[in-house]
Amino acid sequence: MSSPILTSGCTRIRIGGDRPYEAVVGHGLTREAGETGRVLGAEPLRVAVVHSRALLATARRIARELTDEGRIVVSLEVPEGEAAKDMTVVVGLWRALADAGFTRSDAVVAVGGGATTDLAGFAAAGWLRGVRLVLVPTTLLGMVDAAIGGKTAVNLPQGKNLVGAFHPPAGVLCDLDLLDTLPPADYVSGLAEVIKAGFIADPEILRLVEDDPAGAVHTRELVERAIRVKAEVVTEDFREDGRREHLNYGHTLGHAIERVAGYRVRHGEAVAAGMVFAAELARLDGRLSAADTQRHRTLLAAAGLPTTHGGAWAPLRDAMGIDKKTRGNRLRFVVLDAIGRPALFTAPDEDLLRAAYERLAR
Ligand SMILES: NC(=O)c1ccc[n+]([C@@H]2O[C@H](COP(=O)([O-])OP(=O)(O)OC[C@H]3O[C@@H](n4cnc5c(N)ncnc54)[C@H](O)[C@@H]3O)[C@@H](O)[C@H]2O)c1
Ligand SMILES: O=C(O)C(=O)C[C@@H](O)[C@H](O)[C@H](O)COP(=O)(O)O
Ligand SMILES: [Zn+2]
Repeated sequence: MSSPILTSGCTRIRIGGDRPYEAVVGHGLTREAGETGRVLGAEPLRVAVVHSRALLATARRIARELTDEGRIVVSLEVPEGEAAKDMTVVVGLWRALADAGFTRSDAVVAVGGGATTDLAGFAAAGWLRGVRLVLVPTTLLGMVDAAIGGKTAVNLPQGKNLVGAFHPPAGVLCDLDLLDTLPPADYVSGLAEVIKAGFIADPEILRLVEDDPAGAVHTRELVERAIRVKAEVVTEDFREDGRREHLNYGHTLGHAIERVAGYRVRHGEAVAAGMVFAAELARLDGRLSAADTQRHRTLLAAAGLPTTHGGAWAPLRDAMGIDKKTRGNRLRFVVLDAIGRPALFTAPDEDLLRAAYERLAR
């Protein structure tokens, strides 16, 4: 898992598989002339830059650079945040690509947070059954998780990310300077996925967050460590036939919280509550120590993330039934046997689930 620091100051992390690519981490990457074009490659003539209003300036800069390279650039503005992850928005993008004559050798560049990259990635996966995709994540969460690994998706009222595709990008540019304008609450939300990577695979991340709960001092190291955790997992199990499920730690309840809230809650906040729930479940099942369960609460709270969740249990229990890890009627939860030792807990007793939720609701 070595990743050399290059003379330009960037770190390149390789994500393996059938179509290997790099996540480049550094400062000023989107201002460096030619960087997006280099990742795109020479072939794409037409490029769709997909972005929301909040990222207009960055998207324009990238579009200008690609135009200067002689490409035909179409800028496609999509709704802000989770509202973009809707099938009607995908169809709008496909119609725009059709109108602009996009062929199989053309490409999509997504500039935005995880919602934008999930949406644009799905549009790229479906257009002509798959065109080249470059991701420029602009949130902490996007850099450490959403832009890595090739999962793309949109939501349905019935559940989170229910429609999607595995479609790896050709490359990922993580320009740390873009985090300067990110609203603090969205930054904190991203810390939840960083902490998740710590719990399932890299305890050093937990020590770094304990030392600097705002994630302001060790930002770059946290980003690189979390990317490496994900890169290693998805390189081994791209299509989630096994180990990749561990990346879903905290997500079974987390996605249910998002759905019940009509997707008006930040993903990382829901996942944080979901991780506390999973830790309580593991503790009640005799797997995880009381100290490690408490460490979840202390660490997440220090980072500014929720460690409790109120509201009725029944709708959340219903929503969990459609989780992608469910097999038949059997729910499957990612739990920890110890920090850094994730496992699958299949069909927990209903009383145990409710007891874990009651501890979360306190
Ligand atoms: N594909 C995956 O593997 C994967 C992994 C984790 C999460 N996700 C998905 O990612 C989504 C959450 O992503 P997110 O946390 O990035 O949220 P987001 O994409 O909704 O962005 C959060 C907010 O920040 C704004 N924003 C983004 N970058 C900005 C910047 N640099 N400056 C100012 N404002 C900026 C956005 O406009 C939005 O309002 C969820 O839909 C989640 O399901 C996907
Ligand atoms: O990449 C993965 O695999 C993950 O599980 C990462 C999660 O953080 C992410 O939220 C993912 O989109 C959830 O996957 P889903 O298959 O449950 O929708
Ligand atoms: Zn997630």
